[in-house]
Amino acid sequence: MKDCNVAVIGGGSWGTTVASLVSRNTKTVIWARDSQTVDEINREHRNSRYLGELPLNPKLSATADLEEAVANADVVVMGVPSNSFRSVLESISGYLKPEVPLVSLTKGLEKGTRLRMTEICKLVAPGHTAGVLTGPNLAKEILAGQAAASVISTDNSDVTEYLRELFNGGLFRVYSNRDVIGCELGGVLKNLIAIAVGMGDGLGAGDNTRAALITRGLAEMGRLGTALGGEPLTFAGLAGMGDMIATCTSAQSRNRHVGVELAKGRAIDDIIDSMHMVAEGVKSAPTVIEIARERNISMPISEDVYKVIIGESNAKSAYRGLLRTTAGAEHAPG
Ligand SMILES: NC(=O)C1=CN([C@@H]2O[C@H](COP(=O)(O)OP(=O)(O)OC[C@H]3O[C@@H](n4cnc5c(N)ncnc54)[C@H](O)[C@@H]3O)[C@@H](O)[C@H]2O)C=CC1
Ligand SMILES: O=C(CO)COP(=O)(O)O
Repeated sequence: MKDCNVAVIGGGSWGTTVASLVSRNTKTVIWARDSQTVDEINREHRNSRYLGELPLNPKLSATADLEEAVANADVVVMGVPSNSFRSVLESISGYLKPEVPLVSLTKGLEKGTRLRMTEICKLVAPGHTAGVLTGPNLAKEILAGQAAASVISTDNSDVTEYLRELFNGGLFRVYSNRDVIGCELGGVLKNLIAIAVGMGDGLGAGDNTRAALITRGLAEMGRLGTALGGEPLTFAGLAGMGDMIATCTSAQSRNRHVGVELAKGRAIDDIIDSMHMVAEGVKSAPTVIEIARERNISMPISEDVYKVIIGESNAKSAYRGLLRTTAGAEHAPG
């Protein structure tokens, strides 16, 4: 275990944080496309564009050469956003050693195909075990050394346990979960609810409103997530409720930030253009709503978020719409 080589692909906030954490346990290299980021990690042990002055583990090395990063790796961790996941994986697949597990950090669905990231792994790199590391994991806090918990899930229990030990360490506690589908979908669906909460907070809504959005958002997550094959308990755990709470209540969340800015009446393109980090919920919303509508699954909060994002509604009307939503049985199906 301690002699294994890990390659983390993607030099943004979360890829860098995970790479720094894992480098405490084993030899780790991070690949970033930006040579300035690579130099800064190697020379100053920082990634200031994404993580400010927070120090990285000095043992972590960086490279801008994909082959160098991947060819010797025993585990490959994918930390790029969902819209780049397939193309980046395609460009490394020829360098992978046989049977190297692939771990996704990504909380999105592929546009068009609607695939989860581990499904893309199976298509692009057949024969490799594919898994996901997910949970309430805001990057900066974790890099700063605050306690946090996460979940690792693959469809091979031996590989899952191996990866769990690889990522676990210090105040970063990693649990295992057999439900890959639920773990991935929890991370996708909470982003839309975080945008809704951001809109509510931006409009001055109260703590009860936030709690209602989070809880009813969790019901939406459970309905769609179980329809797509996830297990109900997963949505009550770290990958579901845990991540929902962290993302919906944190000023660090980029998705919640999008909602706060939408509440000011700003256009979505303007908000995205002014951010240098990804807000996956904006990209996933059309896919999530397509699936929900096709399957006749009621997701009123996510629907409202989608309508605001595509310009069919605005934050104020969405908020009034929430009050119009018919209240029925709390645990009604669909
Ligand atoms: N930041 C966080 O706290 C957490 C983020 N995540 C998820 O991790 C994934 C990555 O997010 P972050 O690292 O936060 O994003 P970020 O916006 O901080 O960084 C994204 C990184 O991907 C790189 N990238 C984008 N397209 C690329 C391409 N075509 N080729 C090479 N590199 C490319 C960018 O250069 C950047 O280094 C997202 O799906 C996010 O939802 C999951 C847990 C926590
Ligand atoms: O997934 C996250 C925390 O678990 C990060 O959320 P944001 O992408 O909204 O910042």
